[in-house]
Formats: sequence, structure tokens, C-alpha cells
Amino acid sequence: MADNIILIGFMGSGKTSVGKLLAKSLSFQFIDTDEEIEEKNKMKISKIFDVYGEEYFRDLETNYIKNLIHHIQSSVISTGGGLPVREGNSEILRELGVVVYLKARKETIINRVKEDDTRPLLQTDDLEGRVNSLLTLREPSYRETAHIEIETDDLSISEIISEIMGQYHDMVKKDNL
Ligand SMILES: Nc1ncnc2c1ncn2[C@@H]1O[C@H](COP(=O)(O)OP(=O)(O)O)[C@@H](O)[C@H]1O
Ligand SMILES: O=C(O)C1=C[C@@H](OP(=O)(O)O)[C@@H](O)[C@H](O)C1
Ligand SMILES: [Mg+2]
Repeated sequence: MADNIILIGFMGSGKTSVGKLLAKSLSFQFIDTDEEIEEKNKMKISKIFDVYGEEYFRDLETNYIKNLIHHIQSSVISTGGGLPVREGNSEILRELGVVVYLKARKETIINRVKEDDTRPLLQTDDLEGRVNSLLTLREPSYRETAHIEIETDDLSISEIISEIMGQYHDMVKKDNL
């Protein structure tokens, strides 16, 4: 297994914010799949959804992570919340490195995303209903994909980073990564 760390979890679970600082703490490269896709396509995620639709965005995500295999090391990869759900992506993510699921309760997620208009799947009058149904649908994929699970609700970003580093180093020692 490569020494990369891959962060997965629902929208608002902290993948982007935790990933950035975790990479800094480890002196790893930081990659955010959404930022890379926006940069490569010169288009915001919400615009890609508007113009080409969700399936097209999912193709971009899958192609992007496939191309990382054998090409990156010592990197933290923050994924988009829907990435582990598509058939086949779970295996790709696990091949890329140690997969960490940032878990968050529905209430925590709603608090963190309610003011944000950049996530097309959450632009609805029934935010609670949408988060509830998507979370139920996705939870099994997150759990199947992850090597490590962290409950983030009551932790600060730096506490989450310490927790990830502790568990990651234990795995590295055990698996000789
Ligand atoms: N553990 C945390 N404690 C407090 N705020 C957090 C925590 N994790 C994330 N946030 C905040 O929640 C929002 C969404 O975080 P973000 O990193 O964009 O999530 P994701 O990439 O998983 O969608 C941001 O405003 C971020 O600062
Ligand atoms: O959960 C999802 O389907 C999505 C999550 C977003 O990323 P974050 O999880 O970083 O918000 C982004 O990829 C897109 O809006 C779709
Ligand atoms: Mg993000």
C-alpha cells in the first residue's frame, strides 16, 4: 500500500479543512479532488453540475483518482463526499493508501453547510431531509471503504489531525508502509 492518506466522508465532515492542515503537519503534498477538477476544467463544481449534470462530474472524479494510482506518494487526498459511492471507486481509493472516514452526525453536518451555496446537491428547501436520505444511502460505502473511522462531532480540527496521525502511524508501523 502507498503511504498516502485519503479522507472520505459526507459534505461538511471536514475533509478539505482537515486535509490541508494534516498535509502541512506531515509535510505531505495536499490534493483536493474538487479543487483539482475545478482547476483542470476551468469551471466551478456547481457550474459543471448545471451544464453537464452529475454523472459527468462523477466520470471526472473517477478518472481523476484512477490517474493518481502509481503516480503519487506522501500525499493527503481530500475527496468529494460522493466519490466512494460509485461502483469501483472504493477499490481505487484503498489502493491509493490509508483511507480515513471523517464521521459526522446529521446535526453537525447541517450546521456546517447551511450557509454554503457551493454544494449543488444541498441547494434545497429541505436540507434536513436531503442530508438524512443521502447520509443513509452513503454510510455503507464510507464504512466499507475506510481503514480508519474518526467521530468528528466533538473534536476540533487539530484534535482530528492528532487522532489521524496516531492511528496512521500505528498502521504504518504494522504494515511497513
Ligand atoms: N471539526 C470541525 N470543527 C469545526 N468546524 C469544522 C470542523 N470540520 C470542518 N469544519 C467547518 O465546516 C465547514 C465544512 O468543512 P469542509 O472542510 O469544507 O468539509 P468537506 O470538505 O468535508 O465538505 C468549513 O466551514 C469548516 O471550517
Ligand atoms: O457529496 C457530494 O456528492 C459532493 C460533495 C462535494 O465535496 P465536499 O464533500 O468536499 O463538500 C463536491 O464534490 C460536490 O458538490 C458533490
Ligand atoms: Mg471538500
